[in-house]
Parts: sequence; structure tokens; C-alpha cells
Amino acid sequence: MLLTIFLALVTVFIYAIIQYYRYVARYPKGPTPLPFIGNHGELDFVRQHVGFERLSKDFDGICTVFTPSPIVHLRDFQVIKEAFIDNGDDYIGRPKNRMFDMFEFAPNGGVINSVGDNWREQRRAALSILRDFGMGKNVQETLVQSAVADMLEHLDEMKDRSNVDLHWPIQVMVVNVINEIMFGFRHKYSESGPLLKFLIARIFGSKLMFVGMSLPFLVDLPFIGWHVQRFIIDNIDRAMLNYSTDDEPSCFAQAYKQRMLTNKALDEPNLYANCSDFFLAGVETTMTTLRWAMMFMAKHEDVQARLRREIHAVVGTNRLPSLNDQNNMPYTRACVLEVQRFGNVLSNNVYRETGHTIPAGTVVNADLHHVMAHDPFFIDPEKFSPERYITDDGKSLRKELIERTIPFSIGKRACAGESLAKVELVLCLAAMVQHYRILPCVGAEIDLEPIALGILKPKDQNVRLEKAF
Ligand code: HEM
Repeated sequence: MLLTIFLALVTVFIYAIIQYYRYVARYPKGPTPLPFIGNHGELDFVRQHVGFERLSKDFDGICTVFTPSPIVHLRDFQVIKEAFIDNGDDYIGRPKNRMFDMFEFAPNGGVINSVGDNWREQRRAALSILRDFGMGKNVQETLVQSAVADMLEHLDEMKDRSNVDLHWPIQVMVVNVINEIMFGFRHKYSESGPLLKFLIARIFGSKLMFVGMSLPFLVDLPFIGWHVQRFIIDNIDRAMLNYSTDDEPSCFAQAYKQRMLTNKALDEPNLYANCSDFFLAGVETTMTTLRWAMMFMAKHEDVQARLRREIHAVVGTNRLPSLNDQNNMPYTRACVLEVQRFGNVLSNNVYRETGHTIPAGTVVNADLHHVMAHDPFFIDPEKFSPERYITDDGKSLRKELIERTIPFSIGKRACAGESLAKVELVLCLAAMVQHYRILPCVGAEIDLEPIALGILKPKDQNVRLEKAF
């Protein structure tokens, strides 16, 4: 009897194993997973891009990692392009991740995590409103310049600049840009209390986020997303104070409210979800990239000196750099590209969900880290070298490298704030280097090893600022 039970169990076990590897065979090849746990034992939960890199190294172009559910990694630029651009419509889904529900005000609401018709409608409406407010154009250039000017004024007022934490001034600058666009007002450095209480940085920078992803029921705990939602609600309430839809809107929230009168797809929960999405997506990424920029400048004083020579020659010191100046500043543009390539803040992109070529519903990830850190077009990719982008005549940028520098991802679902972020990055970096020499504190060395938790961030470390003119 015991023998029969044992043989039956062994048979069921062998059958289950065969079924499991049949299921595995439906996906593109990758490191062999173990039943039930997949490749879990070999993942690196903190430095995810390092774990994926190690697991995928023997598989060119495309590879599946089981976590334990399958994630198909697109690792080669041409493969990503073929999927996200040539077959764009097959890759516009997003897998459901309950952790992100805490930022949403409606099921399938907003832009980042929504899918289907609502995603299309919300993205179209949001981008159209942002274009009306000059996204990527001169109106926003003026706004960014003035937020940068506030930041410089704040730094200028410091009595001692030998040990400065740039994290906070950069955060206020970046928050002020997006805050003014979304809600029509900005924070003063001296009165930034609500920002201090706002927990995005802590949520994105904390292991709690990853605990939440693994244990999604935590999202239902009332206090988890409350701070984020409260912050957005308070800001929208302030934007709507005394606003009537007969008035000309002066910010995103008011414009969205006005469009709700004529577009049925726009409603109150999606207004909140959109404001939450654009605020969250726009702050942490841009701020972290600028923090990396400051660290790279402090570490590579030769790069910084060359950058300053170009800025002082083209812009001088009496006004702030503008977007038009870029035409005459190839090295500045090269520095921004190299900061984004090397900093690689969203190394794992935001996961997509596929339609056909791979089984429907599979999670797909464009491995931005692999392209920007290992594509053979980047010679000596582990070196921080803006020079790589400059053509031999020193005047223009190398198109084939720009094409492969994809921190915003590509295709129909690529970053919706790319043009704004680019304005912020170039104007803030150029203005900082124009005004200050950014140096390590006396006796300290800049440590470029990232803290990797979803977003690759630099370690908190202070710098010494010296006036540059
Ligand atoms: C340096 C700064 C930034 C980086 C590196 C970045 C990167 C990204 C990436 C990689 C994605 C995922 C794209 C995909 O699914 O393939 C994304 C999505 C998105 N980003 Fe950004 N982003 C930045 C700044 C911004 C800013 C300033 C805003 C808002 C004004 C913004 C708004 C969004 C939105 C709304 C989405 C979701 C798009 C969708 O699902 O349709 N981002 N971003």
C-alpha cells in the first residue's frame, strides 16, 4: 500500500515537473528555472539590474527570467526597437501591480499604470494640456529658469558652502517646476514644510516598497498610501480654490477640470490619478538624475572645467543658460546624455505587458541598463566620458549613440514627461556649473556606487561649492 502511494506521488511529481518545463519552453530561452521558485534564488533584490545582468549574460537579445513568474528581458537595442516601435501596439500593456494602487485614485486610473482605452484617453488629454502649457517649449523654459534661479539664490545665501547637501535644494527646485505646472504654485525654500512631510522619497527609497511588491495585501493597510494621496488632494484643493471653469485655466488641474465638461473620458478620480502620476513620475527621476550630475561633476573635475569653459564662452556670466544656447554647446548636451547613460536611474524601466509574439499577458522588460551599459556602440562603457558623444570635428553629436541612450525608454508608452525633464536637466546642470565649482568636501572622496532600490540613486554625500566667477 505504502509503495503504491509512494509510486503515485513520484508519478504526480514527475508529471508536474514535465508540465512545468513545458510551460517554461513557451517563453524565450533563459537561465534554467527551478520548479515553483524559478530563478528566485539567483536574483539580487536590491541591485536588480546586477542580478538580471548576471542571469542573462549568456543570452543575446532576449531572455526569460522566472521570478517565479516569467519576465521576458529585451536586452538588445534592435530587439527593443522592433518590439516597442515596429510592433508598438503589442507592447503597450502594463502588468497589474497592487503596490501601485496606493498612488491611484481610481481602478485603472491615470497614465502610468492604466491600460486600454482609459490609458489612451488619459495620456492623450494629459499631453495635450501639458502642450497648451508649453511642455518642452519656451513657456516651460522660463518656468524652469526661474525655479533654478530660486535654487541658486538659496545656495548664494549660504554662509558656509564647504559641506553642502544638494539633495534638498535640488528636490525643491524639481518639485517647484512640476508643482507649478500641475497646481499653479511653488514652494519657498524657507517654507517647504509640507514637502518635508511628503514621503515620496522615503517610499521610493525604502525597502518597504519591495516588501509591498512581494506582499501586495500591505497596500490595503490604510496608512501606507495615505501621505501621498493627502499631499495630492491638498494641492488640488489649493489649485481649485476660487477657480471657476469659465476662467482661463492657469495650471494642469484647472485645465483638466475644464475639459471634463466636454470630454466624457475625463472625470474627478482620473484628475487625481493623473496629478499623482505626473507628480510622482516627474520628481524622483529628474531629481535623482540631477543629483548624479552633481556627483559626476565633483568626481570628474576635468569634465566640469571643460563644461564651464563652454558655458562661460557661450552664455557668459550675466544671465542663465537658455535652450537656444544648446545649439552652440555640444559639450553641455554631451554631458547631459552621459549623465543619463551613466546614472541610468530607471535601469529596469517600467514593466510592460505583451500581446502576441510572446504568450499574451507576459511581463516584458526593456533592459535599459543593459543597452546603456553594455551596447558595443559605447566603447569603454564603464568610463564617464561625455566626449564619446562628440563627433571628430567637435561640433556635433553622434546620432548612433544618441539613439541608443534611452533613459526614457521608447515607443508609444515611453516617458510622457521626457521633453520637460530634458529642459530641467540641461538648464539646471548648466546653471550650477556656470555659477559654482562643485568639489568633494575636504578629505572626502565621491563614492559613485549606487544605492539600488528600483531607482538607482547616489549615496547621500555632501559637496563643497566654490563660486565660479
Ligand atoms: C530624468 C527624468 C525621467 C526619466 C529618466 C524618466 C523615465 C521614464 C521611463 C523609463 C518610463 C517608462 C516608459 C516605458 O514604459 O517604456 C517613464 C514613464 C512615465 N514618465 Fe518619465 N522619466 C523622467 C521624468 C518624467 C517627468 C518630468 C514626468 C512628468 C512631467 C514623467 C512622466 C512620466 C509618465 C506619466 C510616465 C508613464 C507613461 C505611460 O505609461 O504612458 N517622467 N518615465
